[in-house]
Amino acid sequence: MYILCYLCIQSIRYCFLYCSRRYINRLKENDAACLSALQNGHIFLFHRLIPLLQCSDPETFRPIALTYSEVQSVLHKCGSDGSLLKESILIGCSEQNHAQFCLDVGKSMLDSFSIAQNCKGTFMDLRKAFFLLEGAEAPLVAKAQALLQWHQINRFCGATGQLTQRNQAGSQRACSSSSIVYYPKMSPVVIVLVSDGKRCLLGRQSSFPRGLYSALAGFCDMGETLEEALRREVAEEVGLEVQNIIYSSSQHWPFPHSSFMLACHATVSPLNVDHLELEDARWFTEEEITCALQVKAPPWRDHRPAVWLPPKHAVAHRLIMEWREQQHSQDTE
Ligand SMILES: NC(=O)c1ccc[n+]([C@@H]2O[C@H](COP(=O)([O-])OP(=O)(O)OC[C@H]3O[C@@H](n4cnc5c(N)ncnc54)[C@H](O)[C@@H]3O)[C@@H](O)[C@H]2O)c1
Ligand SMILES: [Mg+2]
Repeated sequence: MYILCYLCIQSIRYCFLYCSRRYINRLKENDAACLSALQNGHIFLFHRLIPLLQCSDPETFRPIALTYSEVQSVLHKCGSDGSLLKESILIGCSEQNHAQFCLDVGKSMLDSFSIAQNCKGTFMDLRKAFFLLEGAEAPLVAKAQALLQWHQINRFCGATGQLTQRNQAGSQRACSSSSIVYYPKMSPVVIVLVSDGKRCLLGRQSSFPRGLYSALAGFCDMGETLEEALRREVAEEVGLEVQNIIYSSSQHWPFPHSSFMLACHATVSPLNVDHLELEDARWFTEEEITCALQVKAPPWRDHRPAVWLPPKHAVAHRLIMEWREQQHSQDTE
């Protein structure tokens, strides 16, 4: 019975996710549908990128979901005609199937204090609010702020210098002269918790609030893989070589501009062979490698030497060759 209930809940959840994703996608592609969804949707207000929150108890804050008519009435009370509402940006869909939008009222020169008072809320810096928001709501507010910020700093086409036009959902901006379509961007960042088996390594930047320590992080360079960026960052930041990179999870991080955080664990332990994964691992000299490279692969079963290496087209072979070349050039220097 318990399992049946669990399966029912899971399939309802799956149905909801599936439908809401399709719905959001439709709103991104259809301006008229998006405008009508806005009139029936929920809107989260910001003032110059600062979210409007409501204190539910002294420790917990929640973003305030206002209806279209509620925002219209607040804007009227504060002396605006309400045309600003069309600038709302689509951010998601609630479990009750209401499209969710965000709107920055800072542009209208409206007084943030009177807006907050009319909404019975308070505008609170997102860096502070991040620690006080509920789990599921923090990513939504972060996404909203990041999208608002992206629109603010991508008003012009990089190729023509012309103003770009957004679609109704705010999921893209296009330049009519160059036909370039711009989409909201995140910069990939690796973040790694390095461990020696017993301890983990944390660091802090001088810009961090006093006492704050975090895992090592760094922006990926153009063309780098996650692993390359991770090794480079750790080597750069603490002079260690990491092993055993294990992917953990990913996250959108809005500060200071949108980053796509790829989180991993890694170790810096000495050679420690996992005999479930590997039968053996050991050090090889250059002579042993040269000898092994002379074996024609694949050697016949009956004539297998003690050591042989992957074939030419395997990247492992390439790595071995490169290493050997390096040894040679060091010898001749
Ligand atoms: N979510 C988390 O738990 C968490 C924890 C730590 C850091 N972070 C974030 O990770 C990000 C990267 O960390 P870091 O500051 O140590 O990186 P970093 O070590 O790469 O150093 C930052 C420097 O990298 C350069 N840089 C290269 N590409 C850049 C780009 N696309 N955008 C901005 N700067 C770029 C700049 O010179 C900048 O000063 C930061 O935005 C930080 O907020 C998130
Ligand atoms: Mg760093």
